[in-house]
Amino acid sequence: MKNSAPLASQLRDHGVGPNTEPAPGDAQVAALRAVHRVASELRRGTPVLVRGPEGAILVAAAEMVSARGLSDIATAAIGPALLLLAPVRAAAVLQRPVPQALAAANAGSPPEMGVVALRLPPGLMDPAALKSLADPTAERLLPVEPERATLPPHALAAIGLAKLARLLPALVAAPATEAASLRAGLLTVDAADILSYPTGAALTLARVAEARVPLEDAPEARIVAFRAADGGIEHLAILVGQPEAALAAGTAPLARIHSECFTGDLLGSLRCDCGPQLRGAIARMAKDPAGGVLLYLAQEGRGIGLVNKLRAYALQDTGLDTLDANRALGYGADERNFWVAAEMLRAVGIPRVRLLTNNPDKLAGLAACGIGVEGREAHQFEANGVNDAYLETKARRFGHLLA
Ligand SMILES: Nc1nc2c(ncn2[C@@H]2O[C@H](COP(=O)(O)OP(=O)(O)OP(=O)(O)O)[C@@H](O)[C@H]2O)c(=O)[nH]1
Ligand SMILES: [Zn+2]
Repeated sequence: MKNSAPLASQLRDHGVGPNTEPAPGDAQVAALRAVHRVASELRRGTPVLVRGPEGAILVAAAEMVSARGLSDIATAAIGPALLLLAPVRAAAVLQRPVPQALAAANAGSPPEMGVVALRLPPGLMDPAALKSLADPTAERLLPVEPERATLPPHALAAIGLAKLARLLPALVAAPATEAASLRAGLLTVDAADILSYPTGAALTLARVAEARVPLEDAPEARIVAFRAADGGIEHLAILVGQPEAALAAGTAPLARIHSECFTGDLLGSLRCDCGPQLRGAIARMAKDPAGGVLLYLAQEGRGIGLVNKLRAYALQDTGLDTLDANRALGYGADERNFWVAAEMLRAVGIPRVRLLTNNPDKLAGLAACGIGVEGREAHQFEANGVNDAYLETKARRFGHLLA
């Protein structure tokens, strides 16, 4: 299906950096598409094989797998079935703390981004039991309790794949051979390609459509749509006024990185501040002589997806805050990456900006991707009586800067 080194090393070999991207090569595009394809398989409940130099594991999403998928795993397995979970979820399932030594995480990433393996006795090889193991909002249905087990190879990459698929990061897994997996008609993916996918996909973003769209708050506005070579959902840049001309004349325009929020942006949800931040940013750019660009990114729920955000809201209604609710689901506090935003800013010719944000990670993250962040403009709105605790958590636990 693909022919050579993992995407990450190919990108490195090409010297890919902020301003030196080559056109994506066939092997890179094939790697991205392979990851996108297997993510779709997981969403359908079908097992896929994750392979690498240390061996291969068949995995299926615990929240989606069917009896047929479980029987495919049992047939192709050459070792015991396991459940892969994020450490916070594993601790909740086991009802005791999980020592860090048993959780694997990438160097430098927070411990909740790791993975833990539990042995799955036959009584738990059942779709309903697996869903209840995966989902902290589901009813607990465990005929027997799972126990800790040694991590199989590529467990971290497999959990990364479940996250890319916007599923709960909980997988049934079993070591398997490529031959047995192929006989069962299952798709295969390289672990290294999963790990390099988020950055790799951003590096292939291309402009696919644009149009003038006068807005209530900004009569002079254009929307440019971007699509990556993986086949994933598009991201949008909303250009207000003439930011390119302002930059050419020496002033960095305003910019806002806005992650989509179906509930806040479209429905006017009071749980967050996204709606006022979205409309407020556009109105502010329309008044600024340098104009601005708002990036509307398909990174709903800080990158966990709408379905998981709704689960996180259900957990918040039981007393968790926005950060701990993400962790209880097995996700990190914030799963977004800044390459998408940086690539779009470069593509619209605005590599220097004044960023509208309260989030210090956005300032540092964008700068690390090669964008000249020449200033921060506070972007804070009054609490509305419902989102008070959410805003307080962002200030206290995410380190948000107050105006
Ligand atoms: N997971 C999760 N996502 C949420 C929650 N509330 C809002 N969001 C998402 O958070 C994203 C918006 O965050 P941003 O507006 O970028 O806010 P920020 O990172 O706090 O930074 P600034 O607004 O720039 O200061 C959207 O994708 C929302 O869907 C929540 O309780 N849980
Ligand atoms: Zn929101």
